[in-house]
Amino acid sequence: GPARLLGPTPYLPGLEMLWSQRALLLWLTWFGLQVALYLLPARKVAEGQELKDKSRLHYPINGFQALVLTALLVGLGVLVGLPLGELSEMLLPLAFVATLAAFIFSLFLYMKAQVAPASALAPGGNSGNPIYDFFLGRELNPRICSFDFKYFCELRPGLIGWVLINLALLVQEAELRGSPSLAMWLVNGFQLLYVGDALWHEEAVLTTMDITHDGFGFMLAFGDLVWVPFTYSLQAQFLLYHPQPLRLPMASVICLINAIGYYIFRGANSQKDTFRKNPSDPRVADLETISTATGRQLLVSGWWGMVRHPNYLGDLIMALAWSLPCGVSHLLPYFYLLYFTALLVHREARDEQQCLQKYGRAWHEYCQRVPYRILPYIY
Ligand SMILES: NC(=O)C1=CN([C@@H]2O[C@H](COP(=O)(O)OP(=O)(O)OC[C@H]3O[C@@H](n4cnc5c(N)ncnc54)[C@H](OP(=O)(O)O)[C@@H]3O)[C@@H](O)[C@H]2O)C=CC1
Ligand SMILES: CC(C)CCC[C@@H](C)[C@H]1CC=C2C3=C(CC[C@@]21C)[C@@]1(C)CC[C@H](O)C[C@@H]1CC3
Repeated sequence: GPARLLGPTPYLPGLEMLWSQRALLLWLTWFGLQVALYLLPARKVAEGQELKDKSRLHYPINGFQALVLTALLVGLGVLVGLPLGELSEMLLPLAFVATLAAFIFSLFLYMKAQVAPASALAPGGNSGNPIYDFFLGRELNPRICSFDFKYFCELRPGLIGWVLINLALLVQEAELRGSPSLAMWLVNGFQLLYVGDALWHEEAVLTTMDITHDGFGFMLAFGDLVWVPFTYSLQAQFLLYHPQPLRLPMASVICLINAIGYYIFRGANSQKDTFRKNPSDPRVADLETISTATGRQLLVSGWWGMVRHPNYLGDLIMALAWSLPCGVSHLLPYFYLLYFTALLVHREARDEQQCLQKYGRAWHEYCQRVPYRILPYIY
């Protein structure tokens, strides 16, 4: 039937539709495969930020390699008759299994934190209230030997799972309608670019607050393992059941919007990464900066002189481009854009607080020089 927002839901799936042994096996195979790919030799081993006890952890940089090997394995599987399209019919039981796994995994992490040294605990998530601490996560970098649970979960099973679900939806659409629609190609292409880019620049995740500040608890485990693959693929899920006519001129405009978003997102993230690694790198050496009491400097020209979070702006423009191929008949494909706006506004406020603590007066000066947070002249 046509997509509609108002009116009663046609039916609600019964509990029996949540559980499937096949989904459990499939999810465990998927998770096991990503663990195996993580353990393969890496092209580089990166150092994380300095910890409370002045030590630094090491992280394998082989996420992009995991994406390519997964693509090869899935491609081989399809060649020998793996019914990839059927995955699209198992999303509900798969999401249920992933939720159970995230819950059990977080219980394990909570218990593991009981025996962790105080220096290994996160700044939040150690209030003494078990529900709050279980949710936020007690340990900053829970590990067994060199296997880092948070770093692994951030970028692999969920992000690669997201593009695999998208691909399964594309294959299913081709089986149903003879060929994938232009809208489905665009959504798959844009989101593959985003995930490929995140894995190519995997090292950048080591400086995000998720890794350096937040504990690993149910919120992040659920976010990484369930929320990302099953809700970030909503646009492709929508397109399978509600095909949208999309003509070439409109498709070109949407591609241009995605390209502009990506240009800002990548330009801003790379400019900051380059500057943080080596401020005298010729690509950033001419940019204007503010000195801070910590010895680190803040950029006040280039992308970071336009707004205080140009990378979020680029990310939001891309989010819009991912929704537009789905037309404007329904709100569901715009869910990601709305949720992501809320997430980034909240994330920006948290980052602002941390930067104020770190940089004090210099941060005030930056805010005066660059008054807008995400959207020039508006916010
Ligand atoms: N799709 C999704 O679900 C999500 C995507 N993202 C994306 O991930 C990317 C990374 O975001 P996030 O981890 O939030 O943080 P950022 O990459 O924006 O990093 C913020 C840090 O950058 C440094 N910084 C801020 N201003 C300046 C400046 N003017 N000059 C130099 N350094 C500065 C500060 O750290 P310091 O000074 O210590 O270096 C600050 O704490 C973004 O593109 C975001 O959109 C993030 C979350 C979810
Ligand atoms: C808890 C929430 C409900 C869900 C949070 C999910 C996030 C942890 C991940 C979703 C997409 C991500 C990306 C990155 C890290 C993990 C999260 C935040 C990067 C920021 C890593 C650095 C790259 O330069 C960009 C990545 C974009 C996607």
